Amino acid sequence: MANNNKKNTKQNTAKSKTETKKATNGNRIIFLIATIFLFTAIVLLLSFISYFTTGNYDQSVVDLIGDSNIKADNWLGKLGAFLADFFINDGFGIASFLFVKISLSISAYFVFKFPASKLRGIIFWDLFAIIILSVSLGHFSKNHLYLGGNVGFEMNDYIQSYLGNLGTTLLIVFFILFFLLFRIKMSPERFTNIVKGAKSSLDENIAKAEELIKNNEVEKTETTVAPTPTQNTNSSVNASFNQNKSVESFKEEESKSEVIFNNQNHQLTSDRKTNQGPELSTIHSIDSTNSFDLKTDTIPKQIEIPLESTEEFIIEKVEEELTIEENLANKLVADFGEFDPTLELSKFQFPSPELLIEHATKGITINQAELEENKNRIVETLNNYKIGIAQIKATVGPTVTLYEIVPDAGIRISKIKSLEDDIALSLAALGIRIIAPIPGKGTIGIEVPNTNPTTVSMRSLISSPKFQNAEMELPIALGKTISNETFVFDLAKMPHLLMAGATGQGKSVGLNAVLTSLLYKKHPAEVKFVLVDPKKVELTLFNKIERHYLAKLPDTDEAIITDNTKVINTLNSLCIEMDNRYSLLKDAMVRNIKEYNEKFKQRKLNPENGHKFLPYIILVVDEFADLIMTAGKEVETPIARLAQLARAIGIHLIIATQRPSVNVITGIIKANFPARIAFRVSSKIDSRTILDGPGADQLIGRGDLLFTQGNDTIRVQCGFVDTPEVEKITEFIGSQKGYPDAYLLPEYVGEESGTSLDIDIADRDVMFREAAEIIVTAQQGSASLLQRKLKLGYNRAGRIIDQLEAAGIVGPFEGSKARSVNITDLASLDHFLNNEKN
Ligand SMILES: Nc1ncnc2c1ncn2[C@@H]1O[C@H](COP(=O)(O)OP(=O)(O)OP(=O)(O)O)[C@@H](O)[C@H]1O
Repeated sequence: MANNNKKNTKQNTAKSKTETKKATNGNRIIFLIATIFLFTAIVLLLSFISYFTTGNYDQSVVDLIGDSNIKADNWLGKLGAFLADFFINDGFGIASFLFVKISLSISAYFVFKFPASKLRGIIFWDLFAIIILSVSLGHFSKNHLYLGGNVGFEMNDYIQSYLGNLGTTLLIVFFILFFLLFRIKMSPERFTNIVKGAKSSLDENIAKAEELIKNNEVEKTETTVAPTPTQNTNSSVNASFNQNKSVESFKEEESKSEVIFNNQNHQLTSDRKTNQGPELSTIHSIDSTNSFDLKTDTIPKQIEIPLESTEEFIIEKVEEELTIEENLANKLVADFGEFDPTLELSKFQFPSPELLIEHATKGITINQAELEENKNRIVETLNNYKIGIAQIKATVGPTVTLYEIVPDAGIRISKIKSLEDDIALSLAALGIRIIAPIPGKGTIGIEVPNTNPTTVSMRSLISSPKFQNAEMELPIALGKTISNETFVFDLAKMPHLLMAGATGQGKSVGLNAVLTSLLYKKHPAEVKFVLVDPKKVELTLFNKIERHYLAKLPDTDEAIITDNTKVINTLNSLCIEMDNRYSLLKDAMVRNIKEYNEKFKQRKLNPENGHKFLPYIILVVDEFADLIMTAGKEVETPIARLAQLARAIGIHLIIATQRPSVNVITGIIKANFPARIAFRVSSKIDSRTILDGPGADQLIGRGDLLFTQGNDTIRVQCGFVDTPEVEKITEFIGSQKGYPDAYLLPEYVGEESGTSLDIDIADRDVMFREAAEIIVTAQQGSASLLQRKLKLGYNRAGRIIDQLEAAGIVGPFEGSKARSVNITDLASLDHFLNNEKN
């Protein structure tokens, strides 16, 4: 055992001895190679330097190099003469000195063992510099061949034959620039930094020197004497290391620092690392460097490098980091500009006001006699009731004139208010409205219709500065107020609109005025309409702008909805759109559509994550009462949902109805429609339903309306836009390039499309047979047919259709088309139903 151990130890010792021997041999070889390269460098350097004094004489020697009798003047004899001639004369001119540097670098590589990649870099850039230098010297100094050498001269000649003199100059300049940028890493900032650095260092030196002279101290004498390299470095290091490092340890670090500094790609060349005796200026610059580089003080090697005042010391300004998203968004905006939603229809032209007709050629006509007469009557009537008037003022509007009365002191307003009917009677005029008091004025207003009302043409509203300059999301020019001012409001702020009025009082014209206003102000990319028109004739003209401004359900032919059954699907689809939009807003961390679109335009939202520019959607229902009668809750629920929630995501509702009864305008709808427009209604009760107060029953019709948005009620004469005018506008827009299709709303799979019905015969509606007969006779499977013929509600008719489908009498739901009928005549139906029973 002991023997074995001894044997092993012997073997190990022998092994380690051989390894040490090998390592020592390897080191020797490396040292030898390093020395060879060092000597090569020295030989080259001496022969090159000597060439400049002896070169001329040695010209002939080079050719007769084999002749031992001939001696060369070069310091290194014939070898020197040959090398110098080969490199400088025949080769690259003075650029050949860089071969010395290459040789030295290789030698240093073996001694200091820095990475091979670094050596490759040095050799590559030095060879690059040799070629550029020799070619440029050959180009710029043709008389002194030794500057560029033969190679430089020939290469220059060759390039010139292709590029000419100027071309060659440019090429050389380009390569020099290339070298400066990529090797020296020269940049405009660096250049200024060098200049600044040099200047500040110079200033510092001068200041210090002046101080020293002044003080005339021993220090001065010490510093002016150039110390030895080690001493110098020591003194500087002592300053920066609190004198706790020995000279040896510093030396060690110094040698390391040379390599590391290079690795870090600092711009210090090797010759800077040599410890030339620094003078006063050097010491100062070291100090200043240390104090500047405080954060990197933990790495002492950085401090050790003696910097001369002329050194390139780069101070890079670190820019504030931006967040990635913003960075990218800013870059995208810088590259492509803000997102423009109108780009797809960039050539879209807005209709011009000329398409509209000026209905009233002159403005309001003031009938002095009429005004005088009305005033007298008012004063007389009030006097009859012992109400004295201190002042009376008339404001003439397009359809009514407002008489503002300031009653005598001590008269109770309620007294005047109670005389409303009497005053109306004595004035013998329809549509008198008493406003007591006028909010914010403290006067009493009596509105008396003009005998000759002026039509407010839509054209005057559209071309009014108030509308044209309106900075609103959805500006609407509704009409003119009593003081003849254009009345413009922002639908986005309302946020929904309820319109009511008896038949023939101007609702449809009002709707057209609203739609026209938006067509004049909003690009097709910004707003979309969903039009519901059960009367089928009021909004048909807007069909022409389907591909520009309308939105519809997928797989439907007509964008304008005339069938009440489809309204339910559309409303539910709008609810889905609303939910989708809310999740987009949530993703984008914004609160409303305006902020969302703003963010999208600034390219801060990625379309790849489902984000898109969201147009406003305006749902217009022309005959809401009809809808409620036929569909009831099924319509009311989504309408209420939309009304409650849709404001933030840009879905706005405009609902018009003839019958403003409470079962149509229910509490939930009223609560969500603070903005209301009341045309003339037939009773005070209707007026209360719409406005929560009287007034609408006293209007004179033909577009005379009351607008309320909470507290204030404003009387407005609605702008008149005739059917031919709407036709012209829609034609103008429709004739322009549009989108490939209408704006598609999300698909809604309604109950009606549920086909897998398995209804028991016993559960069938009592009117099932009757309904089947109607359907077979008409050969048309539609619920509305049953509603009409059997006077059923929509829900019951729908249920019967489902039962007919389950029985196999009608086919499945087919979108906008009526269902197919599978039984051709009544006899077959009879047969079919009898068979079923058996
Ligand atoms: N702003 C207006 N200025 C002048 N005349 C108007 C105005 N609005 C409506 N009229 C007149 O009243 C008529 C009826 O208007 P409109 O068709 O808008 O009524 P409506 O309330 O929609 O009726 P219905 O409910 O039966 O459709 C128009 O043909 C027009 O002559």
